[in-house]
Amino acid sequence: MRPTLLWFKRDLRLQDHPALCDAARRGPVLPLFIVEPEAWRQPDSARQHYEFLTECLRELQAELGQAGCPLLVQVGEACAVLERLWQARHFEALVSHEETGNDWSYARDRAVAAWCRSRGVRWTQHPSHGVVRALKDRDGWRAHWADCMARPLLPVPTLPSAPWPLSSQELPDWAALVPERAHEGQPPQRQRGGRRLALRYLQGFLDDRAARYRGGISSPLSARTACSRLSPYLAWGCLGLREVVQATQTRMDTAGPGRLAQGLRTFQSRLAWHDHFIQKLESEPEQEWRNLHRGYDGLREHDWRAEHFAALQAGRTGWPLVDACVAQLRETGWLNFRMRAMLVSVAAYPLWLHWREVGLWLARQFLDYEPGIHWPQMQMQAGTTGINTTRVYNPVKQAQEQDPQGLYVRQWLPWMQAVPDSWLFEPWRMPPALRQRLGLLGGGQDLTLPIPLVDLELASRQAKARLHERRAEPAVRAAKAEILRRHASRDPAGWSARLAGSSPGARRAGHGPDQLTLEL
Ligand SMILES: Cc1cc2nc3c(=O)[nH]c(=O)nc-3n(C[C@H](O)[C@H](O)[C@H](O)COP(=O)(O)OP(=O)(O)OC[C@H]3O[C@@H](n4cnc5c(N)ncnc54)[C@H](O)[C@@H]3O)c2cc1C
Repeated sequence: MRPTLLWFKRDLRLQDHPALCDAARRGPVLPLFIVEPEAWRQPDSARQHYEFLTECLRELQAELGQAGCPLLVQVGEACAVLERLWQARHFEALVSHEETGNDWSYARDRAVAAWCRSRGVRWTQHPSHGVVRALKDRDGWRAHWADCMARPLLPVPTLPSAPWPLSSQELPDWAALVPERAHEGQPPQRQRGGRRLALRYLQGFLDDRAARYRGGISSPLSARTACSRLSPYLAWGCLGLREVVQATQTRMDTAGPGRLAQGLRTFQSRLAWHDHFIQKLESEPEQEWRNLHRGYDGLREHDWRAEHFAALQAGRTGWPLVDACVAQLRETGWLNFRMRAMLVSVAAYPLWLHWREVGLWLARQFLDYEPGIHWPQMQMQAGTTGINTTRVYNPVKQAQEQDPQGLYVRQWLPWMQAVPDSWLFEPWRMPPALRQRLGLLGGGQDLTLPIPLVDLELASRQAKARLHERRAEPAVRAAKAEILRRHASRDPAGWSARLAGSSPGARRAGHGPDQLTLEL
């Protein structure tokens, strides 16, 4: 009997894995992972992603080895690898999940589909949870997603193996894989990969940290421990979304009233956003590189300010909270939602930078880079979706609210340690003589206080005015309806709240995933 090839992509687990169960039902299984050098040359990929992936793969290799069905690792271009395998042994079918990836991976998948057709191999792709391929509009999507989350988890199947005439290749190290980027670093404190750690994060969160979720997720001081920190594990599929949703539901059933239960409810509503956003990119993959609402074309494209971008990337915009966030990202590869939104808002409004370049840079900084969440979020925060409220975060006000004593900025920025409390939020306003006395003038990059390149209030006001001018154009207003039809949630106030079983009061407070004013 010919074996079935199970192609692992961003679904690195054996539990609740529809494609794996499907392959196992058909007979002997050949599990495959392809390390594609070209994927790692893309401008949204980074060494930290690859290192995290290899950690996940090593665990998966061990698990599959124990199950008697070893993982075959191959390095190369996907069609060339499939052809090599085909020549070594004809397989019956190819099975995988549906990947909502970047422009490159969509093109790769089209090439693989063509290869399959040329060889008469049937390729079955299973939906990734609630995300629907070729969806025309959002009618009924919410109910479909809820049904999908309620389905029983699939157990790890017995895996009848098929011996390969080829041996598995070693996972290449980064320098060998992408020699031109051999010296790229990675955040020293980034999370490590693998399902074992993912389960530890999940358990620790459900048992304890969730009690700090509500109220703890907005400030960068508390968010690192108050948030679940599951995002990189969800991005690589070490954990399936359904198992996290159901584990949370089970914990909610026994949590009783109080902070833990409230935290779990809020968390559950956030989980609903995962697929809601990925669905946006799946439905319109072009939003990775062009405005979702074409009426905003030309707004920022021809106005690139290289010195603004350089200051942002270097973490030297002069606004302490912004620069501290960049420093934390460099060290840990993670930031909480509110600070991500603020970073993009600062880039898109006062610094007037187009979201695409900023998005590529942030994709490399975020360990949890998930194209389907990242690009729709980038556009939403930059105001180019046409369907979301313009939300311009003022980094000085954010600092006053989220880090009133300056603990966070002083933790991450050496120059802020010398700044007296009275100048904490606007240190650039200190007279030069005082800066000199404090050693903040000409003390080298680490100690010299950066001065903002633009006047925050004025630049933000001008940016909003430019955006609103576009928004008011009749053609731009008219085009909004079609975007709403394709991408907006049909039940903004209630869907995630209903999933979370929250109180009517909480439901009233919720604004739905499209209006991210919701920071409970
Ligand atoms: C500009 C921008 C880019 C982003 N890029 C990514 C990305 O590449 N990958 C990514 O996973 N998240 C991204 N997010 C969403 C969010 O910031 C992260 O999911 C969250 O900070 C991850 O930490 P956590 O797992 O501890 O979150 P928790 O608050 O514990 O949430 C649990 C899970 O719910 C989902 N979730 C939470 N918030 C959101 C949200 N706003 N939108 C969609 N799903 C959400 C995620 O899967 C997350 O892992 C982005 C947000 C912004 C503003």
